[in-house]
Amino acid sequence: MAAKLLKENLYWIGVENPELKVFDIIMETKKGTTYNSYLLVGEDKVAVVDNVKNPFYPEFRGNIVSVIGDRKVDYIVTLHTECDHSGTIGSLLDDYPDAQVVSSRAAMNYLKDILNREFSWIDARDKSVLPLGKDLSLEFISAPNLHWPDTIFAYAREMKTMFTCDFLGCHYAEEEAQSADDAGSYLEEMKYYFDVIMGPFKGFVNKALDRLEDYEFDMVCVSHGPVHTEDIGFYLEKYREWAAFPENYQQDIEILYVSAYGNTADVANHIAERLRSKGETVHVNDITEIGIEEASRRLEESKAFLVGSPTINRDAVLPAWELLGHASAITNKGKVCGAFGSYGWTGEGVQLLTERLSGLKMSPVEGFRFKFVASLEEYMQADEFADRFLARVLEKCR
Ligand SMILES: Cc1cc2nc3c(=O)[nH]c(=O)nc-3n(C[C@H](O)[C@H](O)[C@H](O)COP(=O)(O)O)c2cc1C
Repeated sequence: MAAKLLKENLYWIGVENPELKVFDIIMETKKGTTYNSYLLVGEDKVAVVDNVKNPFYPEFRGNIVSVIGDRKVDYIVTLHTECDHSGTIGSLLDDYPDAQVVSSRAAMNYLKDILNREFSWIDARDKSVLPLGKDLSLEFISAPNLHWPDTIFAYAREMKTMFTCDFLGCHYAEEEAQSADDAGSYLEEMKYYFDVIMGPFKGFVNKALDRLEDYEFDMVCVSHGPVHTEDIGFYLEKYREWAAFPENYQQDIEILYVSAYGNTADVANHIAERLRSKGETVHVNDITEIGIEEASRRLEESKAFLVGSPTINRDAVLPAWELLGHASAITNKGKVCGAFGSYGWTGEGVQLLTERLSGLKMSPVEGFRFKFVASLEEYMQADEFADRFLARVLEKCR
């Protein structure tokens, strides 16, 4: 798609990828995607804000040349270094060797390992301003962890335009994707994008929304999907809503288990009763009954959790693994947890789950396994396990 004028001296110069079905291995992209990039043409300097994915360089370069002809690119503004927005920086530097990269310090360090070459760099510190000529400048806003550690926003004050990279973006390459105006037309994609990409960083999302309140803008240039030109307040409000923490956030204990013959289930309920008798609010659920999405949400929002699985064929069973596969190592870092389950002869499941919890940098207590149907003695051991787990929870929450 050809370059498109968004405002005087501001052009969309990205590329579309409507055929894309899966993004970053983890995301379904039913509506394809766009890799947005923007060209700011100042009287003195020309800045490219965000890059595109590597294979699209010829089209991207064509868009740049179609706007500035023989003029040079002076600044390559990198709002975060994820490769779909940094993949063409090397080629851009080949074609514009005097261009300077403008980014956060973290991004500069990542770029060293992405580009594996020398480049000239300008530190886009929080609130620093990069002049581009008369009536045109970029101010930088620190917005870390949205969703990479190096993320920043840029603000073109004179044109009341905010550049937010992936924040407020979505995978959507329908016609006229770079300026769909009506509120809600791509809301479903935005919500999905938020859940997968921004969801683990809700605290940072709220901080960024607070920061944006200090700026006046009538256009938001995102790095995927439509540029927001109308109903910006509506989308910001949606982000507030999606990033809100539920009322009982990290207050309850969740026990999530699977059980073929009810043995692990019985002990799950027994442990729950033990914890409740000590004043805790505990929810017990069979992962296969509530589904992986609901189980993952419960784990995510828990103060602490236990995962139960029998050993089947020398391993824990798939739903338990799937649950831990969905668990965010970022938001659940240090969370108190543990594994338990029934077994018949080899009993590897509990240990394997505990190792996985450790690997995710959570804080698992020593696991508890019992043979087939729990005996009276094993129920007493289950009590000890529950007490050990609770002691760790209380210690953490002190
Ligand atoms: C198909 C199958 C494979 C099993 N494989 C193992 C195994 O490799 N090692 C083991 O210790 N127990 C194994 N067991 C025994 C179960 O762990 C045991 O029956 C347990 O009590 C089931 O717990 P549940 O009622 O919570 O499903 C197996 C059971 C089944 C049905």
